[in-house]
Amino acid sequence: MSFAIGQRWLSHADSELGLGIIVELDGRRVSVHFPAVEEERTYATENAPLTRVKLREGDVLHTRDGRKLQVLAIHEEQELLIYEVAGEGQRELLAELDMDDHIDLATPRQRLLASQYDSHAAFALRMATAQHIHRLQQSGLRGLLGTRTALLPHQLYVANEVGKRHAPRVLLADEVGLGKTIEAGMILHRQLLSGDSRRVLIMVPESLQFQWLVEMRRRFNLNFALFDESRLSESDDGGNPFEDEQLVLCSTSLFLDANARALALDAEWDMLIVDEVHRLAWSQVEVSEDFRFLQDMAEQVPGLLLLTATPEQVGQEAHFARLALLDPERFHDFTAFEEEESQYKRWSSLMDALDRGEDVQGLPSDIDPEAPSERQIAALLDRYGTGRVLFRNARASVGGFPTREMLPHPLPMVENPVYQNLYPDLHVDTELWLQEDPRVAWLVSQLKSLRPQKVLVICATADTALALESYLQLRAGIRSAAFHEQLSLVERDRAAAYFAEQEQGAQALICSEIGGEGRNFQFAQHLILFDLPEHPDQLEQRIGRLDRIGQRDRIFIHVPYIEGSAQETLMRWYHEGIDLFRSSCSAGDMILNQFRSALDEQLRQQNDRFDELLQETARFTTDTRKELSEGRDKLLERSSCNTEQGLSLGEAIGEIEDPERLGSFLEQLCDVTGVEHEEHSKNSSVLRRGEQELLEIFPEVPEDGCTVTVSRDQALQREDWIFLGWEHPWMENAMSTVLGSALGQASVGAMSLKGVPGGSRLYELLFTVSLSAPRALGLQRYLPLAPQRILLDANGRDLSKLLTHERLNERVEKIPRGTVSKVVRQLREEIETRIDDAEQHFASELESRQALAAESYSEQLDEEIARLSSLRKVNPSIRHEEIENLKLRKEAGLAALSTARATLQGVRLVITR
Ligand SMILES: Nc1ncnc2c1ncn2[C@@H]1O[C@H](COP(=O)(O)OP(=O)(O)OP(=O)(O)O)[C@@H](O)[C@H]1O
Repeated sequence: MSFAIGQRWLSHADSELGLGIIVELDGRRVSVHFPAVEEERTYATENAPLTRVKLREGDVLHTRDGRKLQVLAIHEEQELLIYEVAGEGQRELLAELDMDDHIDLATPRQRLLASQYDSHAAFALRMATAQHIHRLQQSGLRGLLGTRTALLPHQLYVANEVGKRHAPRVLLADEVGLGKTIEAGMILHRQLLSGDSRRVLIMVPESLQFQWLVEMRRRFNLNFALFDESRLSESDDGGNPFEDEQLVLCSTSLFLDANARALALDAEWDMLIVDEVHRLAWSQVEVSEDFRFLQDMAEQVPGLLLLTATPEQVGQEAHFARLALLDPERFHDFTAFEEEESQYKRWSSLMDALDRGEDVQGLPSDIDPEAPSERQIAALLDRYGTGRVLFRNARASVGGFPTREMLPHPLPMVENPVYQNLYPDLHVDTELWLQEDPRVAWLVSQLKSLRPQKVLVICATADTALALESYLQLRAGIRSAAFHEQLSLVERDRAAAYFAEQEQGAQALICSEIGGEGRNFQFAQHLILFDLPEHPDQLEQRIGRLDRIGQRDRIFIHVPYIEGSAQETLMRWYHEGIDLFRSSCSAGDMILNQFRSALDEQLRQQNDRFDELLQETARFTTDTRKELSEGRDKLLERSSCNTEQGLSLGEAIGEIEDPERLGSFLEQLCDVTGVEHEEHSKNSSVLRRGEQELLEIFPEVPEDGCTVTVSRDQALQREDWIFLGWEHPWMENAMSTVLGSALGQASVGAMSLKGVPGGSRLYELLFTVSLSAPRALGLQRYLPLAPQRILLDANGRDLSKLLTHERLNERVEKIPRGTVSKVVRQLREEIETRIDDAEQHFASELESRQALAAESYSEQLDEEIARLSSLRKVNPSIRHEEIENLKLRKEAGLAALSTARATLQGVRLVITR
């Protein structure tokens, strides 16, 4: 050891002392001052437990004044080191004396050379963590793991297709109750975990705010901040309150206020999600304020998910307007769009032929005839079919829904002609109406006879719901609750919760139309349609409250009506004309448009043309359904779900989640870091904070512990347990804490190895890849950060295949601390050389991986560029700059890919006995 005054050394016997400075030398003794603890120690120069601290190029130097600077070059002057570092905008020279006294040895190399090593278990944990992170990343299922949801193929397909897109823009239009909220949650989860999105705004009707908040939290561990007017008026620093939170949920009605709109537009978002988007009114004559706001947001926010079960509820043009928000390049001309629809059947049969591997005629000229058939089909769907932005799964193709039974309840006519109306209660004094309308008395007796079964009652207006509920409650002694727009949000949620309560809850929930959208009431089997809505899609929405995922039993739809009234007319038109009570229909708007005036005439006064209307409607419905099922719906089915793929995604998720593997990793994590754990039952355990934790991996574990499960099935049954899946924030945090810490970065041990002389050295090294690129480029998916392990002997021979990491783990033993520092000191040069070798080896391997990544990245962008160029031929609004932008993006991505670096994560030195 050669000492000089002013050099920085570290005591490997006592690293708590921090970084020392040699202050005195007298030949046989060396004195070191440790400023961090204000102590001075004197050692014999021969065997001082000291390690010289020498940073290397690329290391980070911590200065006394708290800066972290990268070392660019190292110079030596009179045995003292001078570091050339990257200062602010310029190079700076720093003497080693300027280094921070509280040393944090940041690299495995530094730690090994300073004999700052950890147990083999810690090294193995580090290795396992890096490998799991990579396994999860590489699975292509990021974001779909660890959510508290059943693995339903149609949802997985959509979530996977959309979630992997960069800044996805889609309309999720599955029929009612198929789980659009869950699909949106999965897509969002995936985007958040991949880093593609960070700032997200969800806009939902006021009545659905709480439901969304809860679903996001309990199924995806996403904590959204609920914003209302009062939250908007308080900002920490007078800035934009939307900027205070990353995940914001609010009611669409918040944006009736111009200031709220301005603030939302002013904030930066990565993704916007809008539920029940058909409610934002659009018409050719008048675009509502809130739709205009949506247009402004859509132009600004890269990711956009619009949700509606009834996309055509307010007409084809409004549907088109929403598609245009998502993909203005593709949907720019409504007339052309209508014309396209007439060609759907043709394209559908062309795709079928491609599927069958036939040689097809009539492929459009912009579709590459040489491309593989699945690429041709995707391009056809996108450019000529329903587009790549629309996803609509149908109940019929998803399957598994219970049957619906329609029970009409005719009631005698009342003398007063008002009762001929669809909604007589709007025309009579409430008190009188409650007494006169036979449906009220019928409702009371029906509820009594259905007791104790839960019954959802839906009527058109809040006033009707209010009157009925108080009547049932006060005069008929029926436990009920009301749910309508005149109640506050809290009151509404309280009512829904009261209804959901099994034992003590309300038997009936009386809702206005707002209870007919989005809400989950599948625990009930009886639906009473106290009156009927005027649009078939609204009826579909109402029935969808019960007939949705999670409904296990047959559902009964009761329809009371006054004989001879408009109520009967409408009921028969829905029932006999469209068969809507028993099966869902995606052509509701089209059918209504076709017969609107004839139906209105019959609703005013039924006449002898009614039977004809019923027959015509039935015929039209059958024809339209057939037409759609061969054209549009078939295309939609093709683009919205591939059940086979959905099923195999589910299987792949099951395999990767593997509760057994997760359970043993959790045990390893807890054992090494010192978190207490105790088995609760198969796949579940109780976690408690340890008294002496080496690392704080689970800071959120409460004082008195918590029960966690590693199984998705168990998590679905036990909502009170934490589903500690691979992607749970605790698990993600634990894994990144392990890799971000020094734990397990260096380890030293001994083992006997047959045929290998004692005193031989083995170096086991682990590398990961780091890439610093703007996240908007979405490059991570092209260059997964695969960890690489290599095992070298003292001469640099690669023994990785001969001796696996697992075998080494089993056989390696501890060496006494004193011996380690002696050995490390002697081997200093060899250690450095082997690490250098391995670094070079991985740098060149990384190069080939970068080349592969660049290839697939280019391919993807070239396809985008080709798509846009082809669309530009038919859509003049696509600007040349948009194509140029994509080209620039491609260049930027390729440049960023080339900056990837291999990082040494851990090194283990093993000496043979
Ligand atoms: N994968 C799943 N696992 C468990 N529960 C699910 C799953 N998908 C949906 N559900 C449940 O099914 C119900 C319907 O889901 P969701 O509310 O997302 O449907 P939706 O398509 O948005 O319905 P609507 O058209 O009525 O708005 C909800 O109670 C939801 O929690």
